[in-house]
Amino acid sequence: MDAMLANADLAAFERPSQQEAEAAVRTLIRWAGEDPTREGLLDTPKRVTKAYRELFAGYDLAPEDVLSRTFSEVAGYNDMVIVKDITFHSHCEHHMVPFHGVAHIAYVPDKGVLGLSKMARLVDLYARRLQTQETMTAQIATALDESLRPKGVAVMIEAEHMCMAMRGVAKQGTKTLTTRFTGSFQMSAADQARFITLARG
Ligand SMILES: Nc1nc2c(ncn2[C@@H]2O[C@H](COP(=O)(O)OP(=O)(O)OP(=O)(O)O)[C@@H](O)[C@H]2O)c(=O)[nH]1
Ligand SMILES: [Zn+2]
Repeated sequence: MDAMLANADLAAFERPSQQEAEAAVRTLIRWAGEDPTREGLLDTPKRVTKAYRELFAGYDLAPEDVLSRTFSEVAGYNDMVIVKDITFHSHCEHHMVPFHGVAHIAYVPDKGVLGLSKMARLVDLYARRLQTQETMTAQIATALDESLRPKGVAVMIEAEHMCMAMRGVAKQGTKTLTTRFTGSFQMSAADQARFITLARG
């Protein structure tokens, strides 16, 4: 699904009120086996909803908000630009438990380049949603491809999923790697290898 469609879908339902969201947190506290009227937990629903606003702030942004500004004066620079080790925290859409790691992004410019911070902003925009690592990898690549129209885009994400570490199969330190290549990267195994070497080196 492309970025535009995802945003249209997101607008299609109404968000619950603050009051409803806090009541839902109280229900989950009771579900966990606690008393939400205990003093230490009284303000917890408010804090949780505030934290959710931050952790899921990506639903309030579209990639165009981040990627619309480009620069064309780069003295003919036309090799790949790599921004690597962009740290992120996200939540898996299956368990709503965090997964975290780093994203590496590269593109080969055609008409212009992006401000470097925008790549990190793009990662956060998608990380701050309920995600799978595969979807997030593809969304970052598609957004960059569609807005900047570079010759090619490469995205690699390395992450640890807490739903595999804290529960379930309980394997600590497992890393999942995902990649997505478009354009010139898709066509050249040598460029893919160079990206991976530079990103992980
Ligand atoms: N492909 C993919 N799977 C993910 C991601 N995050 C979590 N998962 C997996 O989603 C799967 C959900 O599997 P289910 O069998 O429906 O749920 P479950 O019974 O909680 O699975 P277990 O984690 O094996 O206990 C699990 O295998 C998770 O490891 C992700 O980003 N990508
Ligand atoms: Zn999970």
